[in-house]
Amino acid sequence: MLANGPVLEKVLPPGIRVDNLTLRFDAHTIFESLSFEIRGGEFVALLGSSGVGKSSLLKIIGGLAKATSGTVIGTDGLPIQNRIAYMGQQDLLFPWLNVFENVTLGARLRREKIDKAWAEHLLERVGLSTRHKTLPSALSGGMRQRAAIARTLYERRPIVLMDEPFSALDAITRSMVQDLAAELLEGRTVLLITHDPMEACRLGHHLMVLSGHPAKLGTPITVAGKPPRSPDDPELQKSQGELLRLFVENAR
Ligand SMILES: Nc1ncnc2c1ncn2[C@@H]1O[C@H](COP(=O)(O)OP(=O)(O)OP(=O)(O)O)[C@@H](O)[C@H]1O
Repeated sequence: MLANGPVLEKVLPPGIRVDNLTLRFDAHTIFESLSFEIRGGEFVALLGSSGVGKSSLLKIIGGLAKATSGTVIGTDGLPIQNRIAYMGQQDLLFPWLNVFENVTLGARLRREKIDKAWAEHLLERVGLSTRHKTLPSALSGGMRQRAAIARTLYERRPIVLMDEPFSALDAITRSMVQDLAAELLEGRTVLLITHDPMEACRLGHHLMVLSGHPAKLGTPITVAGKPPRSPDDPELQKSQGELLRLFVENAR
C-alpha cells in the first residue's frame, strides 16, 4: 500500500452457492439435496466416476439445464448466469467460422468491439498463432480444444465453469495450457471437472468428489500452496494420494 495513496483493493468475484439441489430423470435420482459453496476467487476441481452427475451439476450451475428442485445463486445474493463463461465437453466451435472468429464470437454476438490484441495474445498462448484463419474442420481434436479454451478465456468472466477442458491434449500441451489457465484464471471463481487427479491437484485450491447413487459430495480436500503446482510438489503428491485413497474407498 502506498503511504497516503489510494488503497488498491482487489475486487473479489462472486462465489457460487448451491442449495438443496436435486436432479431426477424419471425414477432415477442423480443427486438429492446437494448443498455447497465455492468462495469467490477459488479454483475448485470436481471429480467423480463416469455417469455420477458432474456435467449435469455444472450445466445446472451454468443455467444450461434445470434442476428438479433447489437453487444456485451468487454468494453476493445475485443470479450468476450472466456472469459465467462455460466450456462444455464438446468444443462447440462453429464450423463455418475460422479460429479467430470463433474465439471472438461472444463479442460479435453482443455487438461489442472486438479486442483483437487480447484474442491474438490468447491464440499465441495456446499455440494457435498461425491458425487464425483456419476452419475447425482443418484442426486436430487438441487444437479445437485449445481454440475453445481461448474462447472461454477471451470472455474475462468472473465465474468460469469448465467440463474436462484439457482431455484431448497431449501431456506437454496439457501442462502448458494448465499453466496458462492457472495464470489467466487467477482470482476468478472456477469450477473445473476433470478425471485427472494430477490435473486437479495442480490447479485446484480445493477438490470435491461426487460419488454414490444418488450422488453426494464428500468433505472437500484442500491443496496447500499456490496453483499451478509442479508435479513433484509434495503438497500435490499428498493431495493426490488422499484423492486416490478416497476413490478406492468410494469404489468399495
Ligand atoms: N437429459 C437426460 N435425460 C436422462 N438422463 C440423463 C440426462 N442427462 C444426463 N442423464 C443421466 O444422468 C447421469 C449423470 O450424467 P452426467 O453426464 O452428469 O455424468 P458425468 O459424471 O458428467 O459423466 P462423465 O464423467 O462420463 O461425463 C447419467 O446416468 C446420465 O445417463
